[in-house]
Amino acid sequence: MTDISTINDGVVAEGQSSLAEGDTTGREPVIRFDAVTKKFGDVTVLDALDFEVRKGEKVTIIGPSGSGKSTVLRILMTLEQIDGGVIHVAGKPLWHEARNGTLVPAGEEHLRMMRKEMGMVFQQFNLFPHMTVRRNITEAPMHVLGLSRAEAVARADEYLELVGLSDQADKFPSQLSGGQQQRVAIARALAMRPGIMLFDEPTSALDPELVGEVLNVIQRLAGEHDLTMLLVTHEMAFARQISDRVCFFDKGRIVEQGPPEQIMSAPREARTQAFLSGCLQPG
Ligand SMILES: Nc1ncnc2c1ncn2[C@@H]1O[C@H](COP(=O)(O)OP(=O)(O)OP(=O)(O)O)[C@@H](O)[C@H]1O
Repeated sequence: MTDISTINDGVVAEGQSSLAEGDTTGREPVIRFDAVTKKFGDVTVLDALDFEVRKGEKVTIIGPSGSGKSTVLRILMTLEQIDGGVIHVAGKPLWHEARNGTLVPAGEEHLRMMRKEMGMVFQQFNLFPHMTVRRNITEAPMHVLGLSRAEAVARADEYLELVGLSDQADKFPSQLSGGQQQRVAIARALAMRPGIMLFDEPTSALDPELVGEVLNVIQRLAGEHDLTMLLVTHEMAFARQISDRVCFFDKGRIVEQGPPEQIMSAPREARTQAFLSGCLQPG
């Protein structure tokens, strides 16, 4: 098995080094939302959201459908713009650039640089259907990071081993099960060696018998001290197991957050209690 301590080597680790200046704890915020607002038409999806994730922290966002959970991740991946507030990732503004001492909207080059800080795993695996598994993983390291083919292949094989799919490298996505495809998607994101991994309901498109193999891989990653993880999931038992902190979202705000045992077993807020008791009901 590959040692996952290599995940934070390379490009992103360098990008984060400036952040670590003066910090001896290794727990500085690596994601910070300050009063972030996001609207779709007249609907306010994120409402002046303040939110922080510290380096190496494993944070799970739970909450009712439509509460804005996926929007947080999509904004981080620069797939959705924000309407107000500021976000910092690895010490740098995400949607803005500093120019002459003021923050102005970021240009495409800045956004491209910032995207390298993060890897995202989607509900639908989003693999390139016409490429083999290995090629799915080598594309971005070659074209975005400038690795040679040989380097990218070596890296792809390393992460395929990590997700237990070394024997599937030459297959096409359609020849794999959903669980295997999602594990390839995880390997593909890791191959960019991001410091932050975002998971958007990574098991909700899977048949129940395939959920475990994907959760096992994510759980193994959660053991990696330096990797920051932000997950949206409906898998409450899993969230409880792997998270340092659980955030309960409702209507675009954090209603309550804390260690998983406190949020899951002794929630203080009525809305959290109602949500969690609904999750435990059959069906
Ligand atoms: N591109 C979009 N255009 C318009 N409305 C959108 C768009 N994306 C999300 N929304 C709306 O924003 C709200 C929040 O969506 P989001 O996907 O973040 O919720 P969620 O908490 O992740 O929900 P779920 O658990 O159902 O995935 C929802 O009301 C959704 O319909």
